[in-house]
Amino acid sequence: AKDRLDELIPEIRHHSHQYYVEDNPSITDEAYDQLYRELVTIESEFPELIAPDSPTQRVGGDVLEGFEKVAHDSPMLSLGNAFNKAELEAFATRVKKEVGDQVHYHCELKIDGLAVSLKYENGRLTQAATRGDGRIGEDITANVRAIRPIPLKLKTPVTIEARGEIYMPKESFLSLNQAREEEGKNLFANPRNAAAGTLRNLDPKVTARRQLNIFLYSLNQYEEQTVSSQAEALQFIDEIGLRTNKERQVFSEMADVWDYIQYYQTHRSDLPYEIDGIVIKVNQFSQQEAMGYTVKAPKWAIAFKFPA
Ligand SMILES: COc1nc2nc(N)nc(N)c2nc1C
Repeated sequence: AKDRLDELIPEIRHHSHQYYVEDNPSITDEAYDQLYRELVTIESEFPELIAPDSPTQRVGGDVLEGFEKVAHDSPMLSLGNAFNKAELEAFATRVKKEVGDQVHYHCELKIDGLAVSLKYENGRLTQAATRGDGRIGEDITANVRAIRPIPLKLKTPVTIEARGEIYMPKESFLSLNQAREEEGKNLFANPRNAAAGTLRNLDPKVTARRQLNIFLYSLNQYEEQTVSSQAEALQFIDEIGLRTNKERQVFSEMADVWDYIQYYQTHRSDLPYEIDGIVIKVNQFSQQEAMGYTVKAPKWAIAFKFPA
């Protein structure tokens, strides 16, 4: 039985990674369900073999009394905003003044969700927390374990903290509100509120039923010192098995950044999730360090906000 588990669990993890993290299924749903049922059967016959990070251990049984408080190792910051082209140009001027003309901008979609911190020790998920007030958040590990695009075990046994955005896809939001309407319950105003309400629910079975998803955009440290830019950082985050947003691009000219912003302002309704803007970051870590932070936000990044 142990031998079979030792090949079955990695196989199920691989297919789950392809389906939930890469959005690129490697087997049919039926074939996956068959593997999963075999795992459940073996674990029910040999419960002593059940590992805490087994794919079957995502949804805890009991309802929580409340959420523990968590102090973040480093503050979860916010972003300075720009609402028009002039304010974006002003950001570029500040950047050039600080680090000179040789600068590249890493552009990312700003997902309209909830900021979260994920901690992995030796590749295993040990803690998930909300941003809270930036210093103190809430421990939502039980709920996060029920979000299938978030791996319980990474591809490599790294010890890191990853930060990103948990969100509810538009389709999940629409069908959730449809179900609530049929049940005579109040509706969620938007996908962000639906995601927040789901993460605040004390019963992980509720989270498991609602298809939340996630995009990670930073780590607190990178084991391979080959990571010296945001572009390389996201590549590393992909390689360890965490989900990142693929619409990212690097530009050297602000004119191209502006085109990128205009493109997504025009096409945001075609995306399967809601965005509220674009985040523009100085790409090189050495230049980020040279610019530093205000009390609240990095000086080397700006959020260009779309009109609501
Ligand atoms: C570096 O700090 C940040 N980076 C971010 N990146 C993206 N894509 N989206 C965010 N919401 C975000 N927020 C913060 C504080």
